[in-house]
Amino acid sequence: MLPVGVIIKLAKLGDGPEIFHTIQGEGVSVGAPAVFIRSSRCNLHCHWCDTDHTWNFEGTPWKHEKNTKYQKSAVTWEMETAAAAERILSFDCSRTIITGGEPLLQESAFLEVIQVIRQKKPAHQFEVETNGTRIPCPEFAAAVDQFNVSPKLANSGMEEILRIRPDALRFYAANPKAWFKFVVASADDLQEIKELMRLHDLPREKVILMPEGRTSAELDRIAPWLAECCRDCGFRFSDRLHIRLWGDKRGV
Ligand SMILES: Nc1nc2[nH]cc(C(=O)O)c2c(=O)[nH]1
Ligand code: SF4
Ligand SMILES: [Mg+2]
Repeated sequence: MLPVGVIIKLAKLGDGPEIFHTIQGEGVSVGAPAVFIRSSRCNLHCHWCDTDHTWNFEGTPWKHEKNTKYQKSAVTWEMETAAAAERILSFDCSRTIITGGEPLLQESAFLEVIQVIRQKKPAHQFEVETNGTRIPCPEFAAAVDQFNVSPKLANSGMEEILRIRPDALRFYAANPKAWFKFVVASADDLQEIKELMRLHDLPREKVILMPEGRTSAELDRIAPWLAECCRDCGFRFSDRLHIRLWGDKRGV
């Protein structure tokens, strides 16, 4: 028996939930057709976050480079997990990417979404985009096919004690489903990444570096030297393909 009926808080897009069909634009599955489901709320508040509508609400003290505060009810869509699963199933697509915000803040609700979909499509693939600060429960870890773990660096503006959780990084470092995707804004970030790898045993072959940027021009400033650095250091490089194709738009 599946416990369905729990409410999940998603980001709102237009007059519905932020659930959309596109291609994975980042990381190791880049180019794969996928349905994204965007969780509302985050435990971090990165100053360059491109999904600040999931957390930068009126009345909160968080600083963001856009300086926009959102009315919580205007950017949140609450629905039953079964309805979210049905919406995902309405697309003819075999991969779902659970993102946010930080989806692990609602892991039991997302586990229900996964279970409802798997009942109908047992081979459906699920990726989770996470900031790597929380250890998933065993059931959630077992249900997910791939974790795209994106630990935040000093360039996020977040205090280290909030963004780096050694226990969680140790869990992902030992989990074959995890890839580590770092957002790089400048050459200074590389030393920090290498230090994190050393301290938390992150496997080099699972590390992906991605340029920071919300326009093609911003990506172009970083991508060429970052790709060379990946070649020289044995990291993977990821562009942000959705930004190249569609720009900094919601729902793509
Ligand atoms: N196409 C596309 N690919 C993505 N990969 C990670 C995304 C995210 O926002 O987590 C994202 C996104 O928002 N769109
Ligand atoms: S962890 Fe991700 S979603 Fe949360 S504030 Fe940072 S960039 Fe945004
Ligand atoms: Mg995004």
